[in-house]
Amino acid sequence: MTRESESGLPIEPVYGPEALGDWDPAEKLGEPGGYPFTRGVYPSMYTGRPWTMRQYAGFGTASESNARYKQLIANGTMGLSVAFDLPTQMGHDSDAPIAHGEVGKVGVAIDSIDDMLVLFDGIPLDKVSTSMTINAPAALLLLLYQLVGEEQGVSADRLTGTIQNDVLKEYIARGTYIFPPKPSLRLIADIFAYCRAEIPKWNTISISGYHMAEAGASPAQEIAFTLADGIEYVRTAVAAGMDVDDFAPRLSFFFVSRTTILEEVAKFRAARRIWARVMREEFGAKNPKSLMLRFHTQTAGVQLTAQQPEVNLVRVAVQGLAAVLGGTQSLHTNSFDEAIALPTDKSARLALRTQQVLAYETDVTATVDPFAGSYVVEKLTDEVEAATVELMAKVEELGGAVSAIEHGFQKGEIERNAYRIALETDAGERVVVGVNRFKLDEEEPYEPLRVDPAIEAQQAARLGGLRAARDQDAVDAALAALQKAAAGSDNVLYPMKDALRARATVGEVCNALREVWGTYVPTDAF
Ligand SMILES: C[C@H](C(=O)O)C(=O)SCCNC(=O)CCNC(=O)[C@H](O)C(C)(C)COP(=O)(O)OP(=O)(O)OC[C@H]1O[C@@H](n2cnc3c(N)ncnc32)[C@H](O)[C@@H]1OP(=O)(O)O
Repeated sequence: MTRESESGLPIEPVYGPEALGDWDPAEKLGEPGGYPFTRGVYPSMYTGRPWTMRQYAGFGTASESNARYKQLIANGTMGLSVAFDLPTQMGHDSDAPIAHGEVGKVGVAIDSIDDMLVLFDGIPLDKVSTSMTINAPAALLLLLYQLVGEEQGVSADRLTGTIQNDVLKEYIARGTYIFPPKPSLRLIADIFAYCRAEIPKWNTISISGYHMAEAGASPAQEIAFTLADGIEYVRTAVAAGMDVDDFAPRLSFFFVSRTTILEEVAKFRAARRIWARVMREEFGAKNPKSLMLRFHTQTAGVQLTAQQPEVNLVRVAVQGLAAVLGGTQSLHTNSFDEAIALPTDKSARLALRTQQVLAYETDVTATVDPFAGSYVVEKLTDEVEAATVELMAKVEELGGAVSAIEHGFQKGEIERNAYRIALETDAGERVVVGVNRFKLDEEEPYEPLRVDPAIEAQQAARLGGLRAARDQDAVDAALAALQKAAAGSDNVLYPMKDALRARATVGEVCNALREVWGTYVPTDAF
């Protein structure tokens, strides 16, 4: 009767005290808010402050997205989370030939400071924290945000938010990389140093396992490869001359939450424990904040179904519950129609309401780490930890995260697991309600939200106007200064900010860097 968990660990029908053997709560748990942070990063957790309800959103033009953000804020969202379209994520302007057909589709199109000003129009940046899912061009969007703050009279030291800025997982699972690993890591170290000096409350990176999970990673793979990426970033910054306690408190993480509640709770607890140990033992971090794994969670998009889409409301509630029981700092609950298209206003509101029910109608927020001491969850926490540590050791044997990526290791492991899941689903061994069991003879029609294709022409016209009106000599000089810094060792963010202020576009800044750093071509083993 033993079942296998998503990481391939046994789940027994019954657990008792013997399952934990000589398990020592002082060593394994500590106090909430104390080493090894198994029970959460803050002493009072949600009894002191609920997690941040942060719904990922953005589509079409800056003004459409601005309207959606205002709606989310009116509905009670506590932080913003910006989705950019693919051309922005790849550092191309909306009028670049390669952008054709993608403008405004999976997120908002941002070409320049002009768009960014519209995106945050009427949203006071000193009152809201903003996450931006942007990776290779993360520095640009951060600087544009800072420039908007300057326009609003909000000084940089009051800005709060996060850039995803995690390029290593782009090579592994997500795909929006531009530059090769070496200059990418250097750019990330420049961002750490810049934020330390200029925007001290900014979370400089969101080291992400979510996309690996979407690509098929098991929970143990998800946290092992994510923490290994984290280690690579810490090593890079230390090698660039930074003290670990100068940047580690502003590292943050991003994980998935699946419907398998018990293992997910164990996963979050194990991840906190491993990170605290690595930071203390390998990097000698002294500041307790450097040891704290703070993370955002998104409910598992990959588990949503296009069939009987309303069933996704139930899945999302279960997944959100797992994230909360696991001690997340920030949460996005997916909308039920996301397997079909972008969420409508109504489905986006329902997704947020799901979090509000969890926070204000259940009792799971009344006490910290409610699963502590549960035989099964403590046992699974130990086992997920052991499986993760073993996988991290394999990454180390290959020379660390970058070298393992170049060997195709993480991608290969994830793809093998994805294949296993697909086979199990096809064979009906893995039940997916509405897909391989409990199907309807005929699905009810559903009218999804569609992005207007005219947006591309509108953005191109805006860009034409911008290029005609700006001081081109100032732009050229600023881009030349940026290229000089990129070719040398000065922090590139200072000249980059000058270029963006002079209204250089996202595509122009990225092209200037492409000329110096080149672009990454994957060595695909599969
Ligand atoms: C799939 C899709 C895709 O495109 O592929 C994506 O990638 S979407 C990806 C979307 N990604 C995201 O949205 C990432 C979101 N990430 C974040 O917001 C951050 O990185 C985060 C995980 C650290 C969460 O930051 P946050 O500001 O929301 O929450 P924090 O935990 O930092 O809390 C805010 C402040 O309240 C304080 N605080 C919180 N709780 C407590 C408590 N119980 N007691 C005392 N203080 C507390 C914190 O110390 C902090 O203050 P102080 O700062 O002063 O200490």
